[in-house]
Amino acid sequence: MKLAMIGFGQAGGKIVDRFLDYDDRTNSGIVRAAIAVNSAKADLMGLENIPQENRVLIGQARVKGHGVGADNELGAAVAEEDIDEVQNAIDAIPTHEVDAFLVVAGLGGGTGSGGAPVLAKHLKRIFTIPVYGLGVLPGTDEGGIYTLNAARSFQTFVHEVDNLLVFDNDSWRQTGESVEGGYDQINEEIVRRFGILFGAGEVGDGQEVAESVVDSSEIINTLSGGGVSTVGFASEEVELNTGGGLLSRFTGDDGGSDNLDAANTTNRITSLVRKAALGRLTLPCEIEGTERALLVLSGPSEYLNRKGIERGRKWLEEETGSMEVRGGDFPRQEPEVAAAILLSGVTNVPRIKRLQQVAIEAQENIDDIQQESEDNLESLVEDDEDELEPLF
Ligand SMILES: Nc1nc2c(ncn2[C@@H]2O[C@H](COP(=O)(O)OP(=O)(O)OP(=O)(O)O)[C@@H](O)[C@H]2O)c(=O)[nH]1
Repeated sequence: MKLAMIGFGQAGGKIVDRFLDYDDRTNSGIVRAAIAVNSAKADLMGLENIPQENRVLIGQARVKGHGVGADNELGAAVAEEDIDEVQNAIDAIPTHEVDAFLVVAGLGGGTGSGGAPVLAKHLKRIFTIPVYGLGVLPGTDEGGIYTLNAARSFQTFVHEVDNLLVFDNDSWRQTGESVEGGYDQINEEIVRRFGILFGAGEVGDGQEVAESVVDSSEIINTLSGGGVSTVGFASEEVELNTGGGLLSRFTGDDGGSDNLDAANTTNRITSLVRKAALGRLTLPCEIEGTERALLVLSGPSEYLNRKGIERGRKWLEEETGSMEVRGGDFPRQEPEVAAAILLSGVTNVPRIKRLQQVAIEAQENIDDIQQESEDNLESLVEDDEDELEPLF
């Protein structure tokens, strides 16, 4: 699947920059165009792979290239005001060669959390191809303003995009990795998981064609219907068949089920699928109740077989209760077999419920504060009237 990626804010820009690097390393061919948008000049300068002409500085008139300082209303305002600057960069990319847009942003800061939903809305108005979001939730230890920004931005972003893929920094911190120190690792995890999914249907020069291809329409169908998505992943190292012929015996041309090696291959795939679905998801949730899913098995073709994928797909249907589980293989000459699972339209997500609660409480607080200040104002006026009375 070919994507036009737009990174909004610091986290968004860094992740898209990393996707370009991944694309280059793995010859995946998924990033057809990459743009970074930010209100902080230094963040744009720190990028390594996104071409200079695709780095768009917004809000100069207001914040002079210094960022919006986690003020997401200001982030949204500067995005609205300078949307033409972003559009100019988009005009220069061959959008007719692109299957979808992916707008990437950290939802805890100001620029990305405020600007990404504004851009998504703009893109949907102009283009007919899908517009997806990749939203990064902040660590819960980052402080109230980040949580509040994320709560607000999430609500708007999910509404503006065709599907919101979510990565929760917090779920990685909880296992002992610090968020601040670990962005490099976290970003690598993000591009690997989403890279395998989006790369599944792209066949580069000299690459093998899959036995059961996952083309871009299957990814689009899995994401259609909107809502929130999460991605599971598991991998296992294997030896590459470089000597020729040895591993081809593993599955055999007949692919017969009584062949022990074929059975091993099938078992390896089904256990990887379970690990991927029940292990750490990009956004932790209950997988039961997922509306649609897509399973991609990648690795050297001699380690992939249709039977294993079919079993994994069936198991996912049972676990999720979804009747729309798609699956396919993605042959790659890498020394690992990996299962990537896209769970789309997940509903039972404790982290999102907590975020929504925060947004509601903040709203109530705002109402209380407003009510309090109105009461104060009235009593002041009354006091004033009391004081004024004797004068008249
Ligand atoms: N996964 C990941 N998250 C990041 C990274 N950098 C920042 N974040 C997260 O993104 C949030 C902050 O968003 P940024 O992108 O830094 O902020 P911004 O959109 O540039 O907005 P301002 O700095 O307020 O102008 C934080 O809550 C972090 O959790 C990164 O490289 N990777």
